[in-house]
Amino acid sequence: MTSQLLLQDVSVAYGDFTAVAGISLSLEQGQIGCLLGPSGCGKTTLLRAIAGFEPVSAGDIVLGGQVISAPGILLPPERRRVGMVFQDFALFPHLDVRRNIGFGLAALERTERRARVDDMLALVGLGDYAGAYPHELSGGQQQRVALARALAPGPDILLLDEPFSSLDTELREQLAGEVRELLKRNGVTAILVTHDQHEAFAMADQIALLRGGRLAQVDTPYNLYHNPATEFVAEFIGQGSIIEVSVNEAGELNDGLGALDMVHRDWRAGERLRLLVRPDDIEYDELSQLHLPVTNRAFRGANYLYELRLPDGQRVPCLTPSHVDTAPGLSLPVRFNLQHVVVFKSGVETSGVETSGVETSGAGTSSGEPPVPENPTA
Ligand SMILES: Nc1ncnc2c1ncn2[C@@H]1O[C@H](COP(=O)(O)OP(=O)(O)OP(=O)(O)O)[C@@H](O)[C@H]1O
Repeated sequence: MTSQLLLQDVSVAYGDFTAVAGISLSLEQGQIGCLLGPSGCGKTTLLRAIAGFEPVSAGDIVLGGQVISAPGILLPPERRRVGMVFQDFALFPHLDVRRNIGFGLAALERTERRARVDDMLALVGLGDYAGAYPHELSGGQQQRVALARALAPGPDILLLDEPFSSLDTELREQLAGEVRELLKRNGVTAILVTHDQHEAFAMADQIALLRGGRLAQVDTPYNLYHNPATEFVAEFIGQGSIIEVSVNEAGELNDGLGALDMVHRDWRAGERLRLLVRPDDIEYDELSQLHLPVTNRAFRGANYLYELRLPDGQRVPCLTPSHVDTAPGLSLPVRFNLQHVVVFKSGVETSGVETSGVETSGAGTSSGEPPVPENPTA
């Protein structure tokens, strides 16, 4: 299968400053990709390069089989078959929904244009709002108008720049799921830019996680979460702690924390390892001999997210059903479930990812939620 969008070793520079470098990505027709990463990692720069607003300083971008960007080649944005949805939707306030959606269809004959807009209104479920003005619509409805407007000319790819960030947090994930369904139903190829991993998970087939202008990992949401290539990826995606442990010949960890799977053994006895511990890797087990003091906890409705202290002082998260009700200061009997735990060698990043040194704040640390909020009584 040929790629609908192909980025080959793409770099983009602002003057002497290389903002992104060595980016290779490919999306099949109908696939949804995501550029994810901390602030300043280069997501917008890449999206703008795909849209044709920034030239590439190296590599090339191929859309629908045509080279649209390469050093010395820059097909202008209006000649790229690219649809864009912006953070603030950028609707025309003085035009009603019908005319907003029909804006990019001037080349079509009147009845054809009307039919196309009707199709788009039906697609996004806004048939009853054709005569409404943007200010009369909810945020979610405005977002659907922006989507319909971007899709109306039948672009080869849809670019979504933080499309949910001006909406309520609760709405975001729901809308991301709905937009995904709509794009999938219509076989639309799309790229989403976000710094919110929940949005990325809810929408994308494939996520490119960027760090300091470089690719940290390109993978499915499942693999990014379960098989992070580096500690940076592990910390950026999902919740969890990385703890230092030592392991003996039988795979047993210090302090009775459990045993590693011997099948995938690639450690030496006595070696210090760094383990990625996700909240669901530590299970409540009232028969367990291992009791760990609770340092913090957060009530999540159906469950509690605990923070527990290991004998050597390191902290780990633990998810339990919410009827397991143990106050900070008391101890929780738990069992480490280490079958699928991710092991990093101490002090070594496990993949050859380079960092360009152009990273700004937030990079290299987790931008996800902390394991649990500070608890003043702890
Ligand atoms: N027009 C510009 N001129 C010079 N440097 C720029 C320009 N635009 C962006 N940069 C720099 O390029 C790097 C990447 O910026 P970019 O906006 O692509 O990051 P981002 O991942 O989209 O960040 P955010 O999530 O904060 O929007 C940053 O270091 C930024 O300061």
